[in-house]
Amino acid sequence: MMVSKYSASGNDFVIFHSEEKLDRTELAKILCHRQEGIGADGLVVLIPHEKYDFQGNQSKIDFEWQFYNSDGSHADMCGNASRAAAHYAFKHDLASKNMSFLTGAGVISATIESSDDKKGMVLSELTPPEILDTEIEFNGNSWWLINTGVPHLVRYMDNIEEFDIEEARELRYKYNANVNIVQVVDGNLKVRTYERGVEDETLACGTGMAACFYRAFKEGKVSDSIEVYPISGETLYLGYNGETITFKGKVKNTFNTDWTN
Ligand SMILES: N[C@@H](CCC[C@H](N)C(=O)O)C(=O)O
Repeated sequence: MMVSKYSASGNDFVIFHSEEKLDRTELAKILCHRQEGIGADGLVVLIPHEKYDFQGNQSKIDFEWQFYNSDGSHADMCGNASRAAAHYAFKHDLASKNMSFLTGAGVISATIESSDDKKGMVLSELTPPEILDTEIEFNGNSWWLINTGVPHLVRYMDNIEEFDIEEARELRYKYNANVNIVQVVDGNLKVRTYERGVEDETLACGTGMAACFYRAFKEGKVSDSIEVYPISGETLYLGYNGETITFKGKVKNTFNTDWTN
């Protein structure tokens, strides 16, 4: 089976496509294992939408995806993987440069601005964000819970170097959510995320950056079009049009390999 390895702003994924919709929980754990597998934060499998084929005949939906975290858990959405999956789909002739596909959170649209393998540029339009709670107090700090496809806790910090991973882990289980801290810097944002399903901090999390942006925008700390810096050191470009968040950044197809179980 041919599989592709991708990095989308530091969040990394194994991606392949298949005609079959199967439970790939165990495969996700094997492929994503850092020592015994390929190693990744998540697995994405592109499959034909149940009613339509990969060419998108008669449909606005080009395909459907299955997304698994590295521990094999399913997640409804992954912002960075949506950009990597779009690059993969375009490269494998599964969709054109403007595409839409079905995720657990709903239909996502993506646009390939550059399909270069090492410095591709892809924009995704996420499902509309939803604020679930603005009154969570924990250890004297104010957290918001926001769904940007998956749930994210967000709080501000003056210095994101001081991210307390143990506290993040506690909150992750208490609220069954990903946990983000955000620092406002000259109208832009620095973000760090503890990811559910990876059970550690990752180098970048798209829906996490979107949740941080949404809170900061709602509280008047940033404009509707900003840059966001995850700890991978990359730059993401986020925008809010009053309904949905768009999210653009680099995508790298790091390598492709034949994998046998
Ligand atoms: N890294 C992703 C989010 C992946 C899902 C998350 N770990 C969850 O289980 O909620 C992103 O880029 O959005």
